[in-house]
Amino acid sequence: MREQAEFGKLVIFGAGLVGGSFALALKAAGQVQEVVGFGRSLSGMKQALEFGIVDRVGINPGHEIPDADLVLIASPVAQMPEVMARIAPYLGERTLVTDGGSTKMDAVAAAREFFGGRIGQFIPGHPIAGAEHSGPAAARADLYRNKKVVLTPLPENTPLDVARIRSAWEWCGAQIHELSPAEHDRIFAAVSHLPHLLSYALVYDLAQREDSGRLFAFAASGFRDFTRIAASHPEMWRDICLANRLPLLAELEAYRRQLDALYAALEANDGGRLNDVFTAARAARRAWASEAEK
Ligand SMILES: NC(=O)c1ccc[n+]([C@@H]2O[C@H](COP(=O)([O-])OP(=O)(O)OC[C@H]3O[C@@H](n4cnc5c(N)ncnc54)[C@H](O)[C@@H]3O)[C@@H](O)[C@H]2O)c1
Ligand SMILES: O=C(O)C(=O)C[C@]1(C(=O)O)C=C[C@@H](O)C=C1
Repeated sequence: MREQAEFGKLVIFGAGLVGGSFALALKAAGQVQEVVGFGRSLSGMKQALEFGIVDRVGINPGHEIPDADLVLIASPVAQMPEVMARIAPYLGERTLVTDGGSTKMDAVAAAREFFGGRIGQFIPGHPIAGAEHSGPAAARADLYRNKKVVLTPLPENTPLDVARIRSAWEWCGAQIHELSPAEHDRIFAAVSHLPHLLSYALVYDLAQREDSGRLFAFAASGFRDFTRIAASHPEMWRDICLANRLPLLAELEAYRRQLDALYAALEANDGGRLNDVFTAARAARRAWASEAEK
């Protein structure tokens, strides 16, 4: 066990599920001396204090950023430009900034705009762990244990600075991967953003119907599994969908083609085709699940 914490001062913008869990994990590992939190609501920051996520609530970035070792931006992605604009004038020589946002091209574009010549101090990240719950009450020290974190380093980042951000996530128990921002956004449009959109669409459609009460009364575990993520934070998902609009539209188009093909097979009473699709999908899902459980 190291005698000294790897990070002195951590400043988090957004002490909810993602930011709160990061702070709790680094605290549990003894790798941070002090956590200062900035948030949007007083009630949220009070909760973050109560749950021991932050030691202090920040008021003025000009006072808190210059001597911070690490800043994590863990707000909804559409808030990131505003947060970056607030902290940019105060970045210290050794302050590193990272984020936990689900989309990366937009975060990098905003960071380039606001950090300018200091862009090298921003190392973009995305923990691939989460839940349908949000806010400080949802934060858990073990959220990232054995989960992936994707970093999308920039050409301006030094290997040493990237290593420090890797190390922070490793202290949280995560396994680190690297992708380019564009590849990141293409992949997560397919495996995260599309499933959320579909889940919201199904629940919304059923909820609008006159007999929705009766439908929901009989919904069971299949419905539960398909729709858990439709209980996720609407603002967060609105922002993600808009930030990753083009890759998501491409995935939606591919999915629509698949639905059309299944519609045609059903209309034509083509059980063979349905069977082929279901068999291939089951094999792929089972292979993925056994790999994911390793
Ligand atoms: N929920 C997930 O499963 C998940 C997983 C990985 C990444 N993410 C990403 O992490 C980020 C945070 O998501 P979350 O699930 O922790 O949401 P959350 O709602 O639990 O927490 C977000 C926090 O940000 C605060 N906030 C909003 N605007 C702010 C601003 N301008 N300045 C400072 N704080 C502000 C909110 O008050 C809230 O406490 C999002 O960008 C999301 O895309 C979420
Ligand atoms: O477990 C959940 O509820 C999630 O939605 C987590 C999940 C995902 O797997 O799609 C959601 C968004 C993130 O950016 C990363 C992870």
